[in-house]
Amino acid sequence: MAPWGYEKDNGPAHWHKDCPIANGKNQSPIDLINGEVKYDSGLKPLTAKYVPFSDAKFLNNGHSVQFQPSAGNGSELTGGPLAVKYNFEQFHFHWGNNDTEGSEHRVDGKMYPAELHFVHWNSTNPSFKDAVGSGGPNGLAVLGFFLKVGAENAALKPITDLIPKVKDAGTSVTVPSNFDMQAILPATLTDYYTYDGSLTTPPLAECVKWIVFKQPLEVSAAQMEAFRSVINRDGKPMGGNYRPPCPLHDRAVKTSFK
Ligand SMILES: Cc1ccc(O)c(S)c1
Ligand SMILES: [Zn+2]
Repeated sequence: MAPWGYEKDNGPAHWHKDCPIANGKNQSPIDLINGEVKYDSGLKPLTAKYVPFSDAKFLNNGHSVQFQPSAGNGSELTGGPLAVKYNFEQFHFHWGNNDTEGSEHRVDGKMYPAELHFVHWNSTNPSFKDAVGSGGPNGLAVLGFFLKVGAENAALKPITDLIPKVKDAGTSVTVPSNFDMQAILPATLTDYYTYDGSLTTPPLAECVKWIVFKQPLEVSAAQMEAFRSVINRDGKPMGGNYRPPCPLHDRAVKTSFK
């Protein structure tokens, strides 16, 4: 099979051929249906502590644009539904070619123009790769933030300003060491959906504790347009790099809010 992508000949409908788990019972993303979620008063506050990275790249890997430090630096996620500390690994984006599509998760069927994923791995494993292969839904913890068009996002501006430098697949650029990743997050990480799921790209491993925030982040129209200028590994606009929702099967979606 041609390398996986989001085109007609290599998109989500084809992924099961190389990754049979694509048809598993714990796949992501899902449609978050408010009438079917359940408030869980036992969900603790989430704490993300991100230390500025001295050596990080912003890259185009052919299917997303991604902030990738060269090594861990103590940036970590704890609390919420998580039983242990998770180490920060990378963040990346999924987006559409217009404002009516682009997010992976949906809320009552509504898609946002984009979705930002902060990926963390369970620190009881020796590495990210081991965490992905560790089996069960506690290998990774991914924070999902919807993006909607509105005011310019000053915290994301150092990243969106780099997008023109990684227009083509396989390109990367060094991120200035004063980039403050913590500033991207809302002051308090409250009001989220959480459920057991998978990576939304091959290998689609069912190793993810998903934490999707109810409140979208805002980015300007110009920042959204920057994403839409990125080219994928097939030489086409990368917009549309989102997987459609998967069946919930017998999973429960819990919320930290009523
Ligand atoms: C580890 C990882 C890689 C790519 C993704 O889209 C997600 S959601 C997670
Ligand atoms: Zn993702």
